[in-house]
Amino acid sequence: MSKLTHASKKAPLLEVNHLETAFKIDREYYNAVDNVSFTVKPRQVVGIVGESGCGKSVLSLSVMRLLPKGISEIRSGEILFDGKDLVKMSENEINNIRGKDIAMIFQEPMTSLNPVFTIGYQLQEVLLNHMEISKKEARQKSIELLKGVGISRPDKIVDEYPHQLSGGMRQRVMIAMAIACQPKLLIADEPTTALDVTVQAQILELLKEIQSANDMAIILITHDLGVVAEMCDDVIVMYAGKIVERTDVDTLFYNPKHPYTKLLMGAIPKMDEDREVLESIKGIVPSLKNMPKVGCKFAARCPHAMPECSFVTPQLAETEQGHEVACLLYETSRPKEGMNVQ
Ligand SMILES: Nc1ncnc2c1ncn2[C@@H]1O[C@H](COP(=O)(O)OP(=O)(O)OP(=O)(O)O)[C@@H](O)[C@H]1O
Repeated sequence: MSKLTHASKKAPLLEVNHLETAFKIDREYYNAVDNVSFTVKPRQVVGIVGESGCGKSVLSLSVMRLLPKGISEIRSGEILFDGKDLVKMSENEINNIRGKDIAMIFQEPMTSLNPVFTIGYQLQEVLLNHMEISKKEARQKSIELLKGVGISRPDKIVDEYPHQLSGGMRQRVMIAMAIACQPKLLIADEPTTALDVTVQAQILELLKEIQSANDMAIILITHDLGVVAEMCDDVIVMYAGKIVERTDVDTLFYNPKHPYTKLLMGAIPKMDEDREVLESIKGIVPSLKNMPKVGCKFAARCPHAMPECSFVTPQLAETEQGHEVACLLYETSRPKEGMNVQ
């Protein structure tokens, strides 16, 4: 049975419906996340991929309700977690969920760990915030958590400061903090990008072990399709704030449909290729202010663009069961010119 079929029997843990998150620039709102809908089921690992500036981080910060205040806001849509809308929750309510039921790890642990407190203090803070336990118990549990994420001599490390640890160890500490209260959902934003290749593999392995031992769902944000292949059940491909393709991981790799996804695939380094000569996608993701208001946002960079792509906005629709694509090439009522996309 495919992972997708297995997971699809469960009710969603997270259901994002028509989410729009905008930044205010010169008194106008510009959507960085534009009408995005998706679900994450319990224990499912969903990858979100796309180039820099596609809206992956803004989407995850929206779910965590950690958007920069004053300049950005959720303009519409719902984020249902266990059936409750996170968008409508008060700061108090969301604080009770954040760190307990939903946790997040970031690319660079040094920005999330406080340099002036010991590792143990920071772990205990998380535990004491959400659990009815004594300080002594929290310290003991912190040591166990550090041991659980593969840190040797945890009883010593617990009294050290973040700068005393290597990058890989700091990321392990971040993971320990994130899973301290056994969250149902972990959002991992580029968790291995800042690490060297060997440590990357160890951290991914650790995340996989924890995911299965704790029955936790993961949203894994990455621009690395190798990481997606390794970790994910389902994949969401984002471009310029929109989902352009969504399917299970095997289908994405064996039968990608959207021209953007195909180009992303082409940008994966192969073992025998020199990174320098890799063909990357020409052009850049438009900035929020320069985003086309109508038509396909990828049209300007798309090798298969048709004249109507610049004025007809493609809708995300199922082309085959469990495979959704937003591209006019696949809209059945549209002309099929250019359909032989390779
Ligand atoms: N603080 C901010 N102020 C204004 N615009 C922002 C801010 N943060 C993000 N944006 C814009 O929102 C859009 C989405 O950015 P986001 O960081 O979510 O992209 P991303 O896909 O996560 O990229 P990366 O992989 O580089 O983190 C981009 O156009 C970006 O410039």
